[in-house]
Parts: sequence; C-alpha cells; structure tokens
Amino acid sequence: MIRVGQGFDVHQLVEGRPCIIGGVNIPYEKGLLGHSDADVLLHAVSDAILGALGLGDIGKHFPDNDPEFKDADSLKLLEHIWSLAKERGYRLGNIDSTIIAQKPKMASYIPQMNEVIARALEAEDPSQVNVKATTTEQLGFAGRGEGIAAQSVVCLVKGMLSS
Ligand SMILES: Nc1ccn([C@@H]2O[C@H](COP(=O)(O)O)[C@@H](O)[C@H]2O)c(=O)n1
Ligand SMILES: C[C@@]1(CO)OP(=O)(O)OP(=O)(O)OC[C@H]1O
Repeated sequence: MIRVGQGFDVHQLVEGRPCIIGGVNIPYEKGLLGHSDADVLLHAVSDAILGALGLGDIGKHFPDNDPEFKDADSLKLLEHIWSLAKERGYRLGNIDSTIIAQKPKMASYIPQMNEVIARALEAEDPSQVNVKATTTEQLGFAGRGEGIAAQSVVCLVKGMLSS
C-alpha cells in the first residue's frame, strides 16, 4: 500500500533566535520564532508524514500551548512521528521538500539537512530524501525576509512493493 501526504509551515524571522532549518543551525542575523525551536522544514516534513497516516497535524500531537514543548527540538518531535509510521508498518518511499526563503542561502547546508531527514526516517538510500530551496524573487513575506516557509510531500510504503 502507498500513502501520500503533504505538509506546509511558516515561521517568522526575528532577531535573537537561532536559525534552525532541517536540523541544521544556520549562521544568520535572524532566527525563526516559535513555541518550539521553530524548525520550519522539520515541521513541514512532520505534517506530511502525519497527513499520509491520516493522523492530523503537528499541533494536534504537540500543542503550542503545552510547556512540555517550549523550545522543543523538532528532530525529537519528528522521530516520535516517525515511530507512529513504523508502528503502522510503513517505511519511507521518498520525501521531497522545498524551503522558501529569500535569505539565508541554503545551498551549502542542504546536504546536511538531507542526512538529518534520511537518518530520522531510516532511508535505505540517499535518493529517497530531497531538499530544495527557492527565493520568491523578493515578493511577499518570504521575499521581504519577514519569514521562511517550507513544504514537503512524502510517499510512505507498506508491504512488498519494490522501490
Ligand atoms: N534561500 C535560498 C534560495 C535559493 N537557493 C538556491 O538558489 C537557486 C535559485 O533560487 P531562485 O529562487 O532564484 O530560483 C535555487 O534553485 C537554490 O538552489 C538557496 O540556496 N537558498
Ligand atoms: C511545534 C509546535 C509545538 O511546540 O510549536 P511551534 O514551534 O510554534 O510550531 P508550529 O508549526 O507553529 O506548530 C506546531 C506546534 O504545536
């Protein structure tokens, strides 16, 4: 059986916060604001997996008014969500994500993001995980540098399908 899910998230860029995206702490003059560490990419990945499983969204599992998740490490949240997929017999087919940010430049950090996601989702082959980045050509909130968005599409596989 194959299940597909998509995730989308946005966090505001502010001074005095770390810029953690895809589990990578990126040196930048601003960082992402949120109840957790605000890792916009791992939140989109998490929501895509929850969507594929029909299990709602990240806020349902980790409410943003629960002190337990204040400054939470989003990689730990993703690992928990992945355990829900495994419990149900799913493994990763592939996952493709896009970071939407005018700045900072993501390219040199993307290999590390791919590794973080591949490890968390127990990918058997690096080609199962792909992270991309785009600007919005200075248009909209991302283009003005007010925030960063990420979207993700995942395919989960159960059973004897060949990859
Ligand atoms: N924050 C970003 C945005 C983009 N990139 C890389 O630059 C390429 C060109 O971006 P456009 O928005 O002009 O299409 C894009 O394909 C990415 O490789 C980036 O590294 N960081
Ligand atoms: C991750 C959670 C929980 O700490 O908080 P935020 O970091 O604010 O992230 P968001 O994507 O707005 O929603 C999910 C939350 O419940």
